[in-house]
Amino acid sequence: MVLEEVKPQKPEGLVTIQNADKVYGRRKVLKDISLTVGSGECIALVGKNGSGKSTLLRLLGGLAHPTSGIRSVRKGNLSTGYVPERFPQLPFTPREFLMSAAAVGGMDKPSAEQKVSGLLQQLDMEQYADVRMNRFSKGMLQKINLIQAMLQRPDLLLLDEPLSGLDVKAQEKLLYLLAALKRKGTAIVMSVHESKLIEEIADRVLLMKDGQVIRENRGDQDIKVTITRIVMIGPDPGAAALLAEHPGIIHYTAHLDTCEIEVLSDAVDEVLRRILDSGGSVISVIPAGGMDVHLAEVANE
Ligand SMILES: Nc1ncnc2c1ncn2[C@@H]1O[C@H](COP(=O)(O)OP(=O)(O)OP(=O)(O)O)[C@@H](O)[C@H]1O
Repeated sequence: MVLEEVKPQKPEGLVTIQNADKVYGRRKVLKDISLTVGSGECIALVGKNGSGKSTLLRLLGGLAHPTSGIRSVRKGNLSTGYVPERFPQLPFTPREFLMSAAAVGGMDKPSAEQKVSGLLQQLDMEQYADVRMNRFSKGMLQKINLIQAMLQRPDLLLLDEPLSGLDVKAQEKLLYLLAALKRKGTAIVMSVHESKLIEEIADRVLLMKDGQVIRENRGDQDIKVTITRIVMIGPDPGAAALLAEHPGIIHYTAHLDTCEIEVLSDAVDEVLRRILDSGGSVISVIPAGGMDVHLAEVANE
C-alpha cells in the first residue's frame, strides 16, 4: 500500500509586507520588515515602547503606507477590524456608534441589531448601550473599541494592546471571543504584553526592537514564550538605561521608587544577574502563571 504524504497546509496569505521601511521625519521607525499573515493565524508583537509595534499594525491594515517596500493583500475583499491603542470619548451612545459602524460596513439593520446586542451582552455592556460614551471609563471605552472591530467578523483583526484597561473578567471574555474568531478563520495580529493572551492564542511571537523583528518564536517549535514581571529598586539611571537595552526586556516602567520590567522568561536569569551586578535590588519576581515569588521570603527560609 502506498501511503500518500500529507503535507501540512500553509495558511492562505492574507496580507504580505515585503522589505518595508517606515520613516517619520528623519527617523526610520520600521526597518526592512517582511511578514506574511495567514488566514486563521495569530501573531503577537512584543517589544518595548516605541519599538514599532503600532506602526507595523497600521502598515498591515493599510492605515499607513510603507516609505519603501511593498504591502500586498490577497485577491478579493479583505475586511479588517482595527482596535487602536486609545479610543476617544465620543458624544454618542454605544448603540448609536456601533449601529452606524455596522451600516458603514454594509451590514443590514436586523443583523446589525442582533450582532451589536450580542456583543454588548457578551462584554457586560448591555446596560450602558444607550448611555453617552463621553462618561465612560478606559475599560468601558476599550470594550466598545473591541466590539466595533469584531462586528463584521473580519478576515484580519489588528489589536493594539487589546487587554488594556480591562478587568480580569472582561479579559477572560475577550480571550474566549478571540479564540472563537480565530477558529472561524480570522487572522489576528496583536501588540501585547500579557503572557496569558500570548500563550492561549498566539501561533507566532515576534519580538521587536528599534523597528526590527529581532526574534521569532513559533508555537510549533515548542518554544514556550512566557513573560515574567520583575519589580526592583534602582539601579542608578545610567545602569537602568543600559539594563533597559537588554533584548529580553519587553516593557520597562519607572515608578517613583521602583521599576517594573517585563522580561521574556528565558532571559530572566541574565536580567536578574544584571540588576544585582548594577546595584539594583529585586523586590519580586512574578512568573507568567501569576505566582508571586517574594525573594525576601525565599531568602528567609
Ligand atoms: N505619526 C507619527 N509621526 C511621527 N513619529 C511617529 C508616528 N507614529 C509613531 N511614531 C514614532 O515611531 C516610533 C514607533 O512607535 P510605535 O507607536 O509604532 O511603537 P510601539 O512599539 O507601538 O510603542 P508603544 O508600546 O508605546 O505603543 C516611536 O518613536 C514613535 O514616536
